[in-house]
Amino acid sequence: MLKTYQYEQLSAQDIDRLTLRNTDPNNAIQDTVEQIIAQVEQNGDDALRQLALKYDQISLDALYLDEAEIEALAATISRQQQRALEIAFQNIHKFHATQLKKERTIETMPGVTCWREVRPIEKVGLYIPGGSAVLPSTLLMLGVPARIAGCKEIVVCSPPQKDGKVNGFIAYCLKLLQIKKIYLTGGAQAVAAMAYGTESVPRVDKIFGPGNQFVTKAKSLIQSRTQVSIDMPAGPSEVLVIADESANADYIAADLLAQAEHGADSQAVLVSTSSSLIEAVNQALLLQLGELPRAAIAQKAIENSYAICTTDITTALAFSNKYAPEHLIIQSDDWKRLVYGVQNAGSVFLGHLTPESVGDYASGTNHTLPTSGYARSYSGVSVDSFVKKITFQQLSQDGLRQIGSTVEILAELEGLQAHKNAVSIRLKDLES
Ligand SMILES: NC(=O)c1ccc[n+]([C@@H]2O[C@H](COP(=O)([O-])OP(=O)(O)OC[C@H]3O[C@@H](n4cnc5c(N)ncnc54)[C@H](O)[C@@H]3O)[C@@H](O)[C@H]2O)c1
Ligand SMILES: N[C@H](CO)Cc1c[nH]c[nH+]1
Ligand SMILES: [Zn+2]
Repeated sequence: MLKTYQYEQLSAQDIDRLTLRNTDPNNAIQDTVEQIIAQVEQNGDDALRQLALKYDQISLDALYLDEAEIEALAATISRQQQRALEIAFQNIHKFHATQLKKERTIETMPGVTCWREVRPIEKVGLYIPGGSAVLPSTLLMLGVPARIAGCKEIVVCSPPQKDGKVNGFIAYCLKLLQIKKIYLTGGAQAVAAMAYGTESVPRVDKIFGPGNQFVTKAKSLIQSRTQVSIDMPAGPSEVLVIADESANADYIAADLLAQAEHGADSQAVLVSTSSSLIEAVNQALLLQLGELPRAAIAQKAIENSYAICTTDITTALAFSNKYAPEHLIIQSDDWKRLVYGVQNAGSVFLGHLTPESVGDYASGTNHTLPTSGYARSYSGVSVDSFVKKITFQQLSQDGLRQIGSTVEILAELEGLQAHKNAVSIRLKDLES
């Protein structure tokens, strides 16, 4: 099932090739997304309606659901389902609430006082995937930190269902988050709508959320040509499992399939010190795949995946750091020793009893995470993603005297006389 490589036989180029994913070599995705963005920029709501017909096979009149419609849909789910969403909401809230820490004010020199203050981003746009699977959990992952940050306007977009609505789970999450509207648009067009604004959809300052390759490409294009920023590239899901002889093959197969079932372009990689474990995982994959409703999707993703056999676990971790997975699972009795060596990963799952899906739903950590190697430089979504941190400084007379000559010298060595004057003019007044 999983194509298997021996690590020692891989060249540096092989490793580079194995760590590349979701490239768009012929610009096919980019070309489609460019057209969609242009259509929305020019034709607003009309374009959103046409694109809903084309890509979601739905003819829409109103492009949003209001509070009363959300309320009615939320009432259609069972109490048990409501309770599960509430527990997820609470755990995500508890974890994210710790992230807004007050920093110290510091005097860098006597009388030179510096500090930072946190301000929420005013208008944020949340994209909730709804193509191959509708993900209410993503609404909690984005909405909870947006609420904790204090964002004033939260715009939510998600692809419409065939009945022109959203499901009751999305509606219940909207209620938990006290969001009173949802816009019925998906894909690249939703990103363009939130970036440029349409008659119905408000323009926002920053766009958040995961999505397929069309959504991810739209976010990166929008960021490069408007003043609207994005959280990060959060594309097709991926997992890398590091496992040694102590690992359980059935658990590994289950974890690999949990990400594989997201989409055919997902990737599930196993790096193990044991070739017999890799064989056992392959057998378990076959058995478990047969039981899955989304077997066809998961099977394609597994075909797009691989296993690597290494001589030791340190080499396995070095490969993982190069790959920079969205999710890293370490199935080893020795996991504590390895934590320090994790350099690049979106979120990490430690030991034999920590399935990745707990982080997808309810442990409390955020599941909106960088993919395609971007975990080398980006963090997952957190409260920080929804705020700006503005620096402040204030000088007393003593402060100006202390720092003045340093700034004058530095301004002079850069040849910027006006910079120097701004200090000198004040120093002169102090002396007179
Ligand atoms: N990285 C993360 O944090 C994270 C989190 C959750 C989900 N995900 C990923 O998000 C993705 C969700 O993808 P999805 O497709 O299910 O939902 P989606 O909502 O991202 O995309 C669906 C939309 O894509 C558009 N679309 C579909 N085919 C198109 C085409 N040929 N041309 C142009 N537009 C087209 C349609 O408008 C449709 O509404 C999955 O790959 C999943 O793995 C990632
Ligand atoms: N695994 C996804 C992030 O890549 C998140 C998710 C939502 N629902 C289930 N899974
Ligand atoms: Zn998942």
